[in-house]
Amino acid sequence: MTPFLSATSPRLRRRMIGSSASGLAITACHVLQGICLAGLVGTLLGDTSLGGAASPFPWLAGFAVLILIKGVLIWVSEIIAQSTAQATKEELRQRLLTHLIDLGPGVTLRRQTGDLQATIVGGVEAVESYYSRYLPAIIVAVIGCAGVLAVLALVDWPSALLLGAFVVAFPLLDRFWMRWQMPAVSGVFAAMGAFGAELLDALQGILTLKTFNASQAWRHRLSARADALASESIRAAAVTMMRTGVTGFVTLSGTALVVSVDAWRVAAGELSPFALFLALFLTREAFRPLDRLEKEFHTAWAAGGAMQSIRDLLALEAPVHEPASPAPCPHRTDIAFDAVDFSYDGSDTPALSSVSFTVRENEFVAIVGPSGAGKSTIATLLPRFFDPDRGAIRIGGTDIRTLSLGTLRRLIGAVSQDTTLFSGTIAENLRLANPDATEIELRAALEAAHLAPLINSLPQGLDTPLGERGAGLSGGQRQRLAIARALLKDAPILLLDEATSNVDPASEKAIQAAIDGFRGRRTLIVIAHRLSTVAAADRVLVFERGRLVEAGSPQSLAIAGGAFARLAFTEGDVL
Ligand SMILES: Nc1ncnc2c1ncn2[C@@H]1O[C@H](COP(=O)(O)OP(=O)(O)OP(=O)(O)O)[C@@H](O)[C@H]1O
Repeated sequence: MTPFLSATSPRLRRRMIGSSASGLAITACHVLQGICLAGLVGTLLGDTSLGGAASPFPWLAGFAVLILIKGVLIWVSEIIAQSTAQATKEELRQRLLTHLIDLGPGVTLRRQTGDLQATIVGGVEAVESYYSRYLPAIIVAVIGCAGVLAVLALVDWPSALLLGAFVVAFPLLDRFWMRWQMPAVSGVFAAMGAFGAELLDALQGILTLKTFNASQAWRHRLSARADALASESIRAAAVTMMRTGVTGFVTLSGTALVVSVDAWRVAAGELSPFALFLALFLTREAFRPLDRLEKEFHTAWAAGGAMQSIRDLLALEAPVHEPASPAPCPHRTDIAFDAVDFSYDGSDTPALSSVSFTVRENEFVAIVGPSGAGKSTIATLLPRFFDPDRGAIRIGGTDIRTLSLGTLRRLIGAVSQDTTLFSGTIAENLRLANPDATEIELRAALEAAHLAPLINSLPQGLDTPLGERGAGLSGGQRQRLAIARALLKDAPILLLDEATSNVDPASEKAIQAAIDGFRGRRTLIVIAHRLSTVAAADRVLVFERGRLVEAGSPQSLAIAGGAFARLAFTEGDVL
């Protein structure tokens, strides 16, 4: 696992250095405390190697002062760890969100939103302690252990050498053990993922499960997943406990050997009691950073999977790129699709094949066709969420690939199949399209979308708060609010994808009236599901299996008895 954030973030690097420095200062305190204790015991035993310092009080005073300093350092270290954690989360989320926004909706269309959310929320949480705890713990372990051994070597190098062998063996054995046992432990992550996914499905689909009386069966599935998770967790816990046994064995045997050898040397008159006690206390201090590293290891472990998904997301290439030198904004808004071919990534069937058509400026064109015919794909290509594989799309004669994305998207107001309204007031939702819009402009847009009477009847009017995804409004009202928002953008091209699908007749009438209101004033493309919408259009384009099979006025197509007539006949009022 390679860290990928520290190299790009000086702020985070500074915090990690601070965290490591405070960890090392704590280790230094421990070492000095060990020296004080050894000095204290040596003095009490009348050790002559201490230069005849008869009083134990300086050692005692030093020990007490060090306890105070260590307390402050532990507090500082915790504060730095917390602030590193916050900085990591902020930094990573900012990088991910900026990247995601640069990637554009093409990527969110291709990936599951749940996946993205898990990476940005849960993944970042898992990775945070890698930076705030694990990496500093590695630095403290390496430098701290070397420092402890160096201090011991100054007093007695054979003890340092013997202890050094165990200090090196500790992480090597730990690593070997974990590699060996990894397959037994990794199952817990898969089991946790499976349980989480199943639970999320059940919560999101609770209404469907109840409707189909399937909640009992789902409960059995969930409890089977929970059982699997429990047994994997017990297996993982057994491995982890045995791991603690392995490292504990190294620590204890190292301590026992160093102390026994040194005691024997003291008895033989080769070593002073002070050196013996110093070796005893420093042995504890040499293993302390390694113990901490072992405890933090599980955070790095949990971060492993999350880091991979974050790295994958950061490595994603945007499906469209800004032109190097953008063309000026076109003066006209006629649209031309010229021999456009397009397939979605990973799909063998083309979504659009050799599609050519034009829409005149301020013309009202309806696009119809059976499900999967490619209608929404047209609405996806026009604002350049993807580029065609072949062919070109032009607005006012300019290839849209030569326009900056900002210029292009300012030309288009869109209402999609899946209207997104956000938590916030009605006014806030409207102002997404135009943050500077005045209240008069908001009301005019609502009027044009035939929503003004409803909003005026609400006690809080424009300041009425909406729940998540526009909760509090009916489907039709949400669509009309989305139309009002698109109008507020005042874009010359208006793209309505299935605006009247799944709405009540009253809403449909209101939407219809709204569409009629901007006929001849905007270039209007409506992906239509209703005959009533189609009948009002200047022209209808009929698609089947990604190809344009018919085009003409609704009346002429109805008489021609071709694809449009068949569609109208089979679908009745609803196309
Ligand atoms: N994000 C996607 N990834 C892969 N294939 C897709 C994607 N979106 C659409 N398709 C495929 O492209 C083809 C055209 O889909 P499109 O959504 O444009 O049809 P549509 O006419 O709008 O259908 P509907 O009326 O059901 O919305 C279909 O075969 C569909 O399965």
